Amino acid sequence: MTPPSIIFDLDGTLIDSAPALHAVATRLLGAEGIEPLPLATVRGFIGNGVPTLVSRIMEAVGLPADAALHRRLTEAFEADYAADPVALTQPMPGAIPAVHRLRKAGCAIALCTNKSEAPARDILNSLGLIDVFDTIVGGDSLAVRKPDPAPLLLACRRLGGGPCVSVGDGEVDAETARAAGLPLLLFTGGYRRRPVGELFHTAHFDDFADLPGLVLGNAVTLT
Ligand SMILES: O=C(O)COP(=O)(O)O
Ligand SMILES: [Mg+2]
Repeated sequence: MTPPSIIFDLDGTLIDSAPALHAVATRLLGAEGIEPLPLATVRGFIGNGVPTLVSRIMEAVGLPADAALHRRLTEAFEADYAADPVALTQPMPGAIPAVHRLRKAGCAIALCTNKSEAPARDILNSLGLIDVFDTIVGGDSLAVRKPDPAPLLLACRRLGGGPCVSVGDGEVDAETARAAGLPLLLFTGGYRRRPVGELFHTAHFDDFADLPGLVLGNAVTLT
């Protein structure tokens, strides 16, 4: 039997990047003379990529939804974050050994994140995972991002189109997997805002030690 291919989300799934993104948000707001938002608030804004994160931050601090201002703040956010995406970022407990175990079992592995490809690559590199991933689809790799199914479907095709399963932590991953017709193994320790029962998922786990077993039983081949 072909070992299933696995497509991982990054933020809130393999890594806790909320402190890093919060630090960038704090610097961005500070440069505008605005008080920082709490970490938990910024954490709840993660998942749809930086442009949406910046929109949510602007709304939360009462800035007008002005397109030019949004563009300027998004560019400033991306530049600040790209300068050192590794700082203040930790792997989720048990995530790295689980990825290595799946690789040793013969699984092809992809990353499908709404984070831009360059910082995503830097982070995988810093975690010693860059050679374990066969392909990376980032938020800037296509004209659309998750929850559009296109990035997930592209990752699945790049892994050879055999039995595939996605692994993610939140609303965006749930919508994406459902739209793509792929299973989702939901990690419950990430940045999800709604209760597990309200999100589309095939199975859920709070301990990465359980992931390899779930992968084997739940992969699906797209037709
Ligand atoms: O950059 C984000 O907002 C989220 O990235 P993710 O798709 O890896 O969760
Ligand atoms: Mg995520």
